[in-house]
Amino acid sequence: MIGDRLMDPSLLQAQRASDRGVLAMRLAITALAIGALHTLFCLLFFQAGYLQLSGRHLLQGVVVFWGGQALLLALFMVYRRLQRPVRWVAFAWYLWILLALLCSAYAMSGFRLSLMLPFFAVMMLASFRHHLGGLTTLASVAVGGYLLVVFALWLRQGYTLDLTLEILQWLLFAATAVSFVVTGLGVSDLRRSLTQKNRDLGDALLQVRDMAIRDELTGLYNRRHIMDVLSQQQALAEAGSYRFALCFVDLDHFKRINDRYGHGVGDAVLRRFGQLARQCLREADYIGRLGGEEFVLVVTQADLAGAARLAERLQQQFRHSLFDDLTPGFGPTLSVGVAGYRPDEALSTTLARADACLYQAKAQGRDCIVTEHQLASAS
Ligand SMILES: Nc1nc2c(ncn2[C@@H]2O[C@H](COP(=O)(O)OP(=O)(O)OP(=O)(O)O)[C@@H](O)[C@H]2O)c(=O)[nH]1
Repeated sequence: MIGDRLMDPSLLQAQRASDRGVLAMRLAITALAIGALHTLFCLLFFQAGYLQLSGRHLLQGVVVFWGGQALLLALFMVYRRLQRPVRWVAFAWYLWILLALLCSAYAMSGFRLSLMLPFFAVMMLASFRHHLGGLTTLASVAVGGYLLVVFALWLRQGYTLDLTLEILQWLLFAATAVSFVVTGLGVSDLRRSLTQKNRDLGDALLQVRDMAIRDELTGLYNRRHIMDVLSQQQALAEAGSYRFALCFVDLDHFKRINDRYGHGVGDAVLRRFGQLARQCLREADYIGRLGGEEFVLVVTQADLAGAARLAERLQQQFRHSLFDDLTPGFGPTLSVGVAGYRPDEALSTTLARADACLYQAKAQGRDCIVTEHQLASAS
């Protein structure tokens, strides 16, 4: 069945939420990995004697950095659990990593730019969630922060600092950061348009699904879908103490309306019936158009009496509803046949019983309800 193959709206929403969840988790794992890589290289540089700080200070730095990482991860998870946007937690996380990079660059004795390289991984990561504002802010903080590092080093080391080399490194860093902003914007645009296209595709899929299961004129379920519904109801009934009943509903002398007022008015009457029926039904019930002026109600968790009461209500409302285009007294009435599903029987048997009841209602003069009990006691 086409309806089965197309995605259910709730499934589609769940899929979208799960995609967002996967992306968020990937972001957290990458942020942790960048932090771990940076810590590892700090330790290696320290071991090789390129970090100008004591082992105690290094240890303190590592503890503070990972304390912050743990805090941000916890915050991130809480936001995810509360289903709140993690955008700003992620941004704070990028800034935290950036601060660690700048501190370690300050402590490096030589080619300090090497410890700033993970910043570009951060920029790539940020381009998945942030656009122009976020990316330029990150790049500005990095470039400005690096300049401050050079300035602080110059204050500390004075003429012993090779200022030309430091400024050249800073310029290289700034130029690369700008190029990453531009590239990041491209990635961000691409992601946005892909997300939008996916959303449109999902919406189109929902529309197609709706078209596949609904009757175009009345908006009620079509025969194919209502048969699927019946199969599900049958499965429920076979699984336990669950009952459901069917009402076959047919508009009386509908041909006369068509003949007298034209098909347009006939269509309007069918649509009106659809609206009324939907208002009468409980949330859990179903109604479908079998074809022409024939409809079926699937009354869930109900016995014959319950289904007959529902049919009566619908009949009353339809009888008293006003049809602007019809002469008073010429409004159609409803004939209804009611049958309940019996365990272990084929659906076609239940349908045939409901049909026989409807036939009897027509034979009795129309505008009435016949249940299978009445039919059995009459014969
Ligand atoms: N306007 C309109 N008419 C339709 C549609 N589908 C079927 N019909 C008409 O519905 C009428 C059904 O006529 P019949 O089967 O004789 O039924 P009836 O006139 O209601 O008579 P009883 O059912 O015996 O009370 C036919 O004239 C069909 O052309 C539709 O989508 N729109």
